[in-house]
Amino acid sequence: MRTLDDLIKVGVRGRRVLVRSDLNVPLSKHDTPTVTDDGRIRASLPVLVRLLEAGARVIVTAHLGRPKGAPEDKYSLRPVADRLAQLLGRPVQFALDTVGESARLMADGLSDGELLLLENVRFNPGETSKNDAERAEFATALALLTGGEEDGGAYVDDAFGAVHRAHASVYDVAKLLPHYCGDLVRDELAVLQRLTGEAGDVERPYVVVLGGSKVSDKLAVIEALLPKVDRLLVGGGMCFTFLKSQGYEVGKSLLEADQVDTCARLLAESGDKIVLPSDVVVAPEFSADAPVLTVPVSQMPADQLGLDIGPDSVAAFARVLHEATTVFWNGPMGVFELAPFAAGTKGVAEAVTGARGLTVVGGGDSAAAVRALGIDENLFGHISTGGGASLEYLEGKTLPGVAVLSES
Ligand SMILES: Nc1ncnc2c1ncn2[C@@H]1O[C@H](COP(=O)(O)OP(=O)(O)O)[C@@H](O)[C@H]1O
Ligand SMILES: O=C(OP(=O)(O)O)[C@H](O)COP(=O)(O)O
Repeated sequence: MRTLDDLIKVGVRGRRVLVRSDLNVPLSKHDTPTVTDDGRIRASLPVLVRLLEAGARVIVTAHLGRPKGAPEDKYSLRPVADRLAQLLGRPVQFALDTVGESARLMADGLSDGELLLLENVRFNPGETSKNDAERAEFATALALLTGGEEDGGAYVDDAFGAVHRAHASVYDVAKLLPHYCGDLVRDELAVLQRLTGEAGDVERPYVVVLGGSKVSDKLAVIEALLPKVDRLLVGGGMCFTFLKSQGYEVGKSLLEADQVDTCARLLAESGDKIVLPSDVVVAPEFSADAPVLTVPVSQMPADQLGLDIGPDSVAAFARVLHEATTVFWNGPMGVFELAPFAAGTKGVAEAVTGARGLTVVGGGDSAAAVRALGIDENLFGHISTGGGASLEYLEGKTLPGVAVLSES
């Protein structure tokens, strides 16, 4: 796999380099949104700075949230462009489209050492299309922004959080331009190797903690991880599908109804490996002002929703983590963004920092939670920018965005 060092060695002055970054950060819900956690932007800076200082004309493409292939104001990267400019300490040009006329003119007009950020790449249906030809067509348009290989164009993938997506800007475009692995992707993979036994056996007990809201993504991961781990602690939005499969009322909580049978089977097959919460914090609505109640999982009211794990569950999870020697944690235990539902995530985060051995936190929201809850980041062995990407790596799956970089 060629790296950024290789690209910089051959020289980038005057060349247009397309960089895929993961700038999918949380935004405030104001009319003029601002970035509430800039961890992923900071993690993307080193590659951008190296290229700019070497004289490249840098075109950055990235996504924000999950728009459905069309522009939506709330998913605009504009607030990210502003924060990126502040952190870089240099101007960031912002194109209002991704591969349209505005983007093309701005890309053509770049001078050495200048940076252009394109609008959310997922505003274009070609980015995430299941149709190979549609994705390839969009990837061709992206690649052309660099002028193409004949004109010195190159592609750097530094979006670790998105390498598990076979999307146009992560996968297809790498086939069209000389391609290089960014420093963030390289460094993240090096740490994760230590959790897969590729660099020697994982130290046991190996405990994985899963939460968050991307339930259907992660249920598949659980199945693959079960044989590899000693304990799997499940909280966050995904625990309710498991609780439902045990016959509990889960009210209006996040539920993946078509996965209930899968959860029942996983619980039956896993012996005591999967640990579920014994109590949850419920409220009648998704709001910081709603009246909250902590109840045993057997007593969830049908008209309420579970928004955090309760204190007994935190204590039980902490006991397991206390014995652990290797820990991977992805996904908040509750809606930590709202104060009444942050205690579960805080308690589990603190317990993870107390574990011996290697502790890795993965995922944009999990990393943001650590920072928002005031927990010292240095107490973790590694904070990864990718949740789903890390999990798929740990499963042993091929990551399309990494595999394509190894092709000549
Ligand atoms: N019980 C719950 N119900 C709904 N959303 C939840 C619940 N618990 C956690 N969440 C939400 O999950 C989101 C993070 O999920 P996810 O994207 O899967 O994590 P990560 O980005 O760390 O991989 C947070 O915004 C949090 O509010
Ligand atoms: O936030 C991300 O992943 P994560 O929540 O698994 O860390 C990445 O930016 C990928 O986003 P996606 O899961 O919408 O493809």
